Amino acid sequence: MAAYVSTLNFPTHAVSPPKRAVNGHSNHTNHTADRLQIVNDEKQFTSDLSDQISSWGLRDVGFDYNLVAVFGSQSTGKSTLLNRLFGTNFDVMDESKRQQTTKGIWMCRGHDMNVLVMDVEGTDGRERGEDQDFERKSALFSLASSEVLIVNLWEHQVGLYQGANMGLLKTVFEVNLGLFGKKSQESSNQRTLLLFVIRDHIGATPLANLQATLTADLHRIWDTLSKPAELQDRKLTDYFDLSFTALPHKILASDRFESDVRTLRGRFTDKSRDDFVFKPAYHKRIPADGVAFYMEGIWEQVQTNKDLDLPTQQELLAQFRCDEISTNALVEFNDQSKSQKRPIEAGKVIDGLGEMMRSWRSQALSRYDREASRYHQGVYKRKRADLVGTLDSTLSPLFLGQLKNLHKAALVSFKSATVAGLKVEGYNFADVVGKARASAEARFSDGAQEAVVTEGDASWQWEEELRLLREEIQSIADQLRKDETKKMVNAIERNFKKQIAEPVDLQLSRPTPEIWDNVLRTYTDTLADSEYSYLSKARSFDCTDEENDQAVATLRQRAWAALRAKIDEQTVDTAILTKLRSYFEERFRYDEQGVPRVWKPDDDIDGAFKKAKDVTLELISLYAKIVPQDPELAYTPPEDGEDDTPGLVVFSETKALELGARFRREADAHYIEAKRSTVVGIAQIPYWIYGMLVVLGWNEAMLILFNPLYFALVLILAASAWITIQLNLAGPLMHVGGSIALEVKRQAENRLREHFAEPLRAQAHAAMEEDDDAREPERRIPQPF
Ligand SMILES: Nc1nc2c(ncn2[C@@H]2O[C@H](COP(=O)(O)OP(=O)(O)OP(=O)(O)O)[C@@H](O)[C@H]2O)c(=O)[nH]1
Repeated sequence: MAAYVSTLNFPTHAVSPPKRAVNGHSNHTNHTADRLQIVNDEKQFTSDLSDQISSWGLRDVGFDYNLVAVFGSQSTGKSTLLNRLFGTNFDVMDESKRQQTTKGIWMCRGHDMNVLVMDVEGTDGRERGEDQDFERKSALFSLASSEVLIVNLWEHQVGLYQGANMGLLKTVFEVNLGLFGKKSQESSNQRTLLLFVIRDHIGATPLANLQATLTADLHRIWDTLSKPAELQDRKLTDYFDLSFTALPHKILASDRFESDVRTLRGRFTDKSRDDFVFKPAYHKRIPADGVAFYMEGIWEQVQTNKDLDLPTQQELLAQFRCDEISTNALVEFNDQSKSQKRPIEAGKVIDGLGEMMRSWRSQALSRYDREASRYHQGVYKRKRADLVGTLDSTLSPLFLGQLKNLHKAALVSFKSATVAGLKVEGYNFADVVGKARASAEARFSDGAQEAVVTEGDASWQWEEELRLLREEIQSIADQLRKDETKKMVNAIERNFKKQIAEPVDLQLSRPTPEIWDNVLRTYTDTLADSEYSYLSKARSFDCTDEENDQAVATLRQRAWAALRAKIDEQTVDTAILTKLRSYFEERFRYDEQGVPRVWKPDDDIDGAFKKAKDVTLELISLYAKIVPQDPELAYTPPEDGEDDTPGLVVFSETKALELGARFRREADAHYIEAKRSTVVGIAQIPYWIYGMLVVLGWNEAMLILFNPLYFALVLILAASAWITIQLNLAGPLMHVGGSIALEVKRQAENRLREHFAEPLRAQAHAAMEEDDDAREPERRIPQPF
C-alpha cells in the first residue's frame, strides 16, 4: 500500500517510506504541499506551476536558480537518487512490489537550495505497451528545459543499445538538433550537461571503461543522426558536456552508497568545486518568474510535435512577460500623471512639474527594468522602447499644457508689469517695456526648461512656443507704443493750441500788411518746437522712422487744423466786421494822436471818410487769404487723403463782397453821424458874443488889474493854484471841496425843506383843526341810548 510522504526525510539513511502510486487525475494535476505534478498522465501541463514557484519563494530570484531533470528507465532508483541529492520527497517505489511509481513529470524545490528538480516518468514504456509517445516527449521536454540532465542507468545497461535507452536518446537528439542548431546559428553558447550516473556499480569494470563505452555509444548515435544540411559538421560536444559518475549498490553497499551520494550532492551544492555541475553556460537565462510560462510553452511545442524552437519560445515568453511587467509598471505611473492633468487643463502652471515627470518616468522604467531586463534582451529592449514611448506620450500633453499655461502667465505678467510701469511718473517707455519683456521671457524659458523630461529630444522642444510668445509680446508692445504715441501727439497738440492762441488772436486783431507773416512765423516756430518735443520723447519709445514720420505728419495736420480753427474763429462775420469797424473808426473818428475828432464845418470829412473806408476795405482782401509778404514764409498746408484740410483761403470772393457791402453800410452810418455832429457844433454860441463880452467886461478887468489889493489877491490865488498843482494836491483838494460842497448842498436842502415844510405843516395843522371843529358838534351830540 502506498503511503503519502508529507515531510521531508532528508538527509537520511533510513529506507525510503512506502511508495504511493500517484495517478494523475484526468483533468487536474496532482499537488501536494511541496511537490507538484507538472505534467499529468493525460499529458496536460499544470496551471499551478507559477503559484507553486511563488510559494517555494523562487518567484523573485531572477536567474539565481537551477533546473535539473532525470532521465532513465523505470525503477532504476531515480526518485531515490533525487531525494538523496536534493532533499526532495518524490515518491519512491515500494521495494516489494517493483511497480512503476512515477507517472508524468513531477517537480520539487531542492531543500535549502534554489534548484527546481524534475522527476520524470521512467522510460521503456513497459506498462504503456508500445506507446513511446509520452517517454519521447517527456525526454525532449527534460532535455530542452533543464540545465543538467541526470541520465540514470544500471551498470549492466551500459553497452546495451536498448537497455540504456540509446534509441530514445537518438530520437531526442535528432529532434533537438534543430533547436540546438538554430541556437548555434545565433551563436548562443548555451549547452546542456548530460550527467551519467551508473547505479549498482560493482567495481569490476572501472568507471573509466564504462565512461569510454558510453561516450563511444553517444558519438556513434550522434554520427548516425539525420542532421540538417547546415549542421552536418556539428559535433556532440558542440552542444553537450558529458560527465560520468558511479554509485555502489544501495542495499549491498549501503554505507558506501550513502557516502558517495553525499559526495555527488556536493557537486550540486558547492560552487567552489571544479566539477560543480550548475555552470552558468548551462543556464537557460529564463528569470524564475517566467519559468512556468516558459516550460508550459515548451511542453505545448512538444505536444503539438512542432519543432522545439527555444529562441522563439524565449522570445514569446519575453514578449508576454515584458508586456505584463510593462503594464504593471504603468499602473502607478498613470495614477501619478493623472494627478496633474486637471490642474494643467485648468490653466495652472505647476511648479516643479519637470522634476515630478522625470521622477515618475524613471520610477516606471526602473520598475520595468528590474524584472524585464532578465528576459530576452532584444525583446526587453524593444518593449522598453515601447514603454518609453507610452510614458512620453502620456507626459507630453502635460508638458505642452504647461508650456501653454506658462505662455499665458508670461503674457499676463508682461501686461501687468507694463501697465504698472507706465503709471510711474516720468517713466521711460522703452525701459518699462524692455524690463517687462525680459522678465516675462525669462519666466517662460525657466519654466519650460524645467518641464523638459528628456533633453535634446524633439518632443520636448519649447523654442517655437517661445518664438510665438515673443511675437505676441511684440504686438502688445507695439499696440502700447501706438497708444502712447497717440497720447503724446494729443498732448503736444493741446500744448500747441495753447501756445498759438494768444499771439494769433493778437496778430489778427491788429491788421497790418505783415499780418500773415507774423501769424505764419508764430505757427512755424511753435510747430518746430512741437516736432522737436515729439521726436525727443519718441526716442524713448523705440519708434521706427516710419512711425515717427507718420506721427509728425499727423502732428502737422492737426497743428494746421488748429491754426485754421483759430483763424476761422477770428474771421467769422461778426468778428471780422468788428475788426473792420474798429480799424475804420481808428482812422476816421480819431486823429493821428488817437484823439477823437470833432468835426468842424471846414474839415474834409468826405476825404477822410473815403481814405479810411478804402484802407479798411483793403483789409478784406488781406484777411481773405493767408499770403505772407515775405515769400520765404509762404506755407503749403499739409495734405490729408481723407478729410479736406483747410487751405490758405480764409473766405471766398463772394464772402469778401458781402462783408464789403455790410461794412460800407456801417461806414456810411458813421459818415452821416460825422456830418450831423458838424451841424450841431455850428448851432452853438456865436463868436461875436465873445467879442461883446470883452468889450463889456473891459472896465472890470482893468479895475482888477490896476487895483493893488485885487491884483495882490489875484496873485495869491494864482500862486496857491500853482503850488496846489505842483504838489499834486488838486485832486484831494477838489475831492475835499466836492465833499464840502455836497455837505453844504445837503444841509441847505434840509434847511430849505424844513423851511418850506413849516408853513405847510402849519397849514395842515390848521386844516386838521378846522376839520376837527367841523366834526365836534357830531361828537357833542349825545349818543342815543
Ligand atoms: N539495487 C538498487 N536498488 C535501488 C537503488 N536505489 C533505489 N533502489 C530501489 O529501487 C526501487 C525503485 O526505486 P525508485 O527510486 O522508486 O525508482 P524510480 O526509478 O524512481 O522508479 P519509477 O519512478 O517508478 O520509474 C526502490 O525499491 C528502491 O529502494 C540502487 O541504487 N540499487
